[in-house]
Amino acid sequence: MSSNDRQITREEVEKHNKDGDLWIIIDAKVYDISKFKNLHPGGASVLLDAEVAGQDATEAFYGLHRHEVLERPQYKRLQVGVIAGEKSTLHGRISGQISAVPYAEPTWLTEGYHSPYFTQNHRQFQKAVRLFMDTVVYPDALAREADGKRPSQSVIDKMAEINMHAMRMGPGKHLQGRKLMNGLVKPEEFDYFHELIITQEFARSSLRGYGDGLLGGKVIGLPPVLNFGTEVLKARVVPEVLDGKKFICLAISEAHAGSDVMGLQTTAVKSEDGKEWIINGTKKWITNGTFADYFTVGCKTEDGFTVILVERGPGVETKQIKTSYSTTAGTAYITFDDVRVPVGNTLGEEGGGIFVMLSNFNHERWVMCCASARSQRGIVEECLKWTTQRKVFGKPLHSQAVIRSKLAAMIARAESSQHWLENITYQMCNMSYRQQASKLAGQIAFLKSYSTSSGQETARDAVQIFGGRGITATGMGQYIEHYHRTIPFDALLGGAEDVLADLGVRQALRAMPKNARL
Ligand code: HEM
Repeated sequence: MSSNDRQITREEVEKHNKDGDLWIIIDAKVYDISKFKNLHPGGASVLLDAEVAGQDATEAFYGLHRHEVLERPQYKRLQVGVIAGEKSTLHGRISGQISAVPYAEPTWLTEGYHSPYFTQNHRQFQKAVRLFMDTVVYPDALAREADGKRPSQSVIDKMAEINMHAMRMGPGKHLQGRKLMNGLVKPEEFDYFHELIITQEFARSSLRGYGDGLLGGKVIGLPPVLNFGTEVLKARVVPEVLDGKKFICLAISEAHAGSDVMGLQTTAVKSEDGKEWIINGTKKWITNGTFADYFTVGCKTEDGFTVILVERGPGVETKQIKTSYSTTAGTAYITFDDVRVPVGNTLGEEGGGIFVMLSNFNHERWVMCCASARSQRGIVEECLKWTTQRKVFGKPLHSQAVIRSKLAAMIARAESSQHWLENITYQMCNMSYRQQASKLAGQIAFLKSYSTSSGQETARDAVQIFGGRGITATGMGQYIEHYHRTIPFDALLGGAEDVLADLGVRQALRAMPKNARL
């Protein structure tokens, strides 16, 4: 029998109730905190309180700490036994498992609910992806958010082994001949719901800066190469990017212009022999730019706006921008000084850059909708747990009507975002790329605008519910603080909320029948 299994009675624990000989019970486990008392981040006095020393401190503990505190090796060691005849029942997040907290999962993953969209294969796939994210990605996300370094190459390599980088680019030819998720799904059967699962599980198990750091740049920067690069260029660039050996980012926005792509000032002019582009200019807020090997760059050219693939080399400099999320994302300011690039690196037509960008936007924004719907649901789960375990005036926090009203609004927002998203995803599975461009640009723009504004309202409500903990980077409210600090990114990327909502309305007005009258 290990010291952790030692059977101890409650009467025995009560005897250890003083400074120098101090035990407590948390969830039927007995901890010897005699020495730890002086190291306790919450101070020694709270542990010597008569209601804590030698007593069952379960409720007091869970009102102030996340469960994961007890799982840290340095604290696990404090356990000296269990209460005889009793069993621990409380748990935090369990790797790979579905949460039983209401609304913590979309309905298709909730017991007793049905879905017209998800097949048995999607369900098996989700299980495998969740386990992978929880066990491989999540620990690295926590560590890298803390030290600000870029995601570990070991995680990128493990993702490559199951072809996760390729799957994150969505369905298509690039999956051919690849073994996806150890053979769980055939390349030709991989659809947008599989991709939705990856993005949502990623959003659930990751943290915002890290999430972008884990090759968010590739998700938006590689499609122009896949869709508009020459065969020679693709053969050279795509495999090493999809295998996680080289990194790519999308470099469009500048200090001078963002949503207004025609206002960009980076120029590309042809060399005298016409064989090369010579690029000059700057780019700002470029995700993964600090470590990218390739840059999908929007340039002003003689014929208008052209997208060109630039490789890191002479004349390319990148430096880190400090944003309100972690440096893990590698957000960069980039300067191009007389950078020479073969004309074969042009993506799409010269002067046809707007078409290249626009065709990228729908998918990119849809990916953001997947992430936004899932991450706000995670906040719902945090709030439901907190308002249940936190006691105020002797009752759970949710006994206050104002708190329940906030919960109601955040649940409704998370549910509506997800259900709209599933419908759009179903349309994507059944429309050609061209049909998607004409029929879904407005829908996706609306959903992106709606779900990120929902997320911002949910972030604000969650901070109110968590109080000071909602603005504290460690402890009970750590995910709320993180979400509240980083949600503005979601609301900006892929087009600011107002711009997108307006795009949706303009698309609708264009489709108005000429003869419709009140
Ligand atoms: C094995 C038992 C315990 C361990 C390992 C432990 C560990 C910790 C840790 C790591 C923190 C810092 C949390 C953070 O990152 O914000 C903390 C804070 C705190 N702990 Fe404990 N603790 C234990 C038991 C208790 C008990 C029984 C009480 C009783 C009231 C208590 C009261 C506090 C308080 C008041 C804080 C400050 C909370 C805050 O700033 O919001 N702890 N504890």
